[in-house]
Amino acid sequence: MSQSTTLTLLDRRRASLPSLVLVANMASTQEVSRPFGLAPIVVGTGNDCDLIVTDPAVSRRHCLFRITPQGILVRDLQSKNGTFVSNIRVQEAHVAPGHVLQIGGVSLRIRVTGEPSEIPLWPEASFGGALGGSTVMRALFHRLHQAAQSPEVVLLRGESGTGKELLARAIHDASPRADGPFVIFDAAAITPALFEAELFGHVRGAFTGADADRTGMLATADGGTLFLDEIGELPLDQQPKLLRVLESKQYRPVGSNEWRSFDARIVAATHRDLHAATAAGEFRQDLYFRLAVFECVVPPLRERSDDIELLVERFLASDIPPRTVLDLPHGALEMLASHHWPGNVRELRNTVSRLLLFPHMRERALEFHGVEGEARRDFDALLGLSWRDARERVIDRFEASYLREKLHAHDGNVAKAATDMGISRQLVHRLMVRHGIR
Ligand SMILES: Nc1ncnc2c1ncn2[C@@H]1O[C@H](COP(=O)(O)OP(=O)(O)OP(=O)(O)O)[C@@H](O)[C@H]1O
Repeated sequence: MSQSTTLTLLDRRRASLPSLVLVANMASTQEVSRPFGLAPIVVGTGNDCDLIVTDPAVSRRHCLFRITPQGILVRDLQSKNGTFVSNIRVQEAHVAPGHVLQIGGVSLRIRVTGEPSEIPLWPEASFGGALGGSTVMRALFHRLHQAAQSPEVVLLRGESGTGKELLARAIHDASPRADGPFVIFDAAAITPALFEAELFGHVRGAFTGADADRTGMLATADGGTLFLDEIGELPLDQQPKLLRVLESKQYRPVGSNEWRSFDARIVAATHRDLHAATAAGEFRQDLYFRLAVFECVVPPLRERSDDIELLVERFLASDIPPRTVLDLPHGALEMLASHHWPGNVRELRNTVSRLLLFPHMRERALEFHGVEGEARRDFDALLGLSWRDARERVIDRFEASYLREKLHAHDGNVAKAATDMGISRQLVHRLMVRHGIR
């Protein structure tokens, strides 16, 4: 059996991935394991971990394993009691089958289970508007391109700012429906009362204020793609309605007796692990199975740091006038490469624009600061952008600054800040992740 433990590029279209499994032995002698793929394996006691262990000395998210071109990498995730390789505490190390790792009372081993498998890769470092030269992104692009050719639902899962909307558009553009409309329905932004009216439309007189027929988003997306963003936020009581429509391919506008067919391809996205949410009773399992025909995970930026330089170059080149890395302050690229990027590519893009505007504030470019003076000074730069990009940039900054002030005013108490802001705690948490506020 091959003992290879590296991710090897075979050619532009293929990589070879070793067949390995991570095995954890707990004090109770119970054994749990998880096969390696391209995505990292997070080990810890938290429900959101890929390999869940039970031990009082193990942190919620304790350490992470990943197959890289250099071998198997283990990284401690700032755990309380540390990660040990052959009794030496490590922050980051390469490990091999035969090594014994210790986290709390749990020992971890890597086992070779078979011959390496071949992974098909997208031959380019971009798919539609999304950039990514890393193996994990090119494997994702290949899958999405395949999915684009089929009429089935695609579910994109990834942290805020990882590019889910961009990828949904890329799927649409690569699909036979590219000439049709691409319509966005944001399940987190819609109130339960309006869910059906927005999605299915309504007829005149359906409810107070409905003084004319209104086309719903399903009909608007006819012949094209309907992107259901933040589908994990759809309230439980609305979920059966969506399921029924996806299964029957028919809907009824509010106030109408007439069933209508639709012809829109569905792409959905969420930052939540819906599989875990079904186990917790927060998401219907039948709807999850209907959505997860092609479930694709969009990796966070910190797991594909080899993409950072490519992204930075692109953001600089699309500035007005176009720039290059030479326009960045000295040492900026190294600083960007080593940052954790909780807000992912969105945070990287905003950081690059801050670095260009305030090159002397290199260290502070990774922090958010007061909106007023900055917005005024930024205005000329905004005028050089398209309406869409300028608006998104201003909204991003407003959200981050407003949220920071409110959290500060309530000593970091999320529940109190949420009440003050008039939004849900879940939305505050989502905004905090989006803007890298902890
Ligand atoms: N791979 C990428 N290549 C180029 N730009 C990217 C990429 N990923 C994200 N971006 C940029 O980052 C920003 C956020 O992307 P997008 O809105 O698609 O993320 P998202 O995952 O849908 O975020 P959210 O969950 O917060 O809505 C956009 O400006 C987008 O153009």
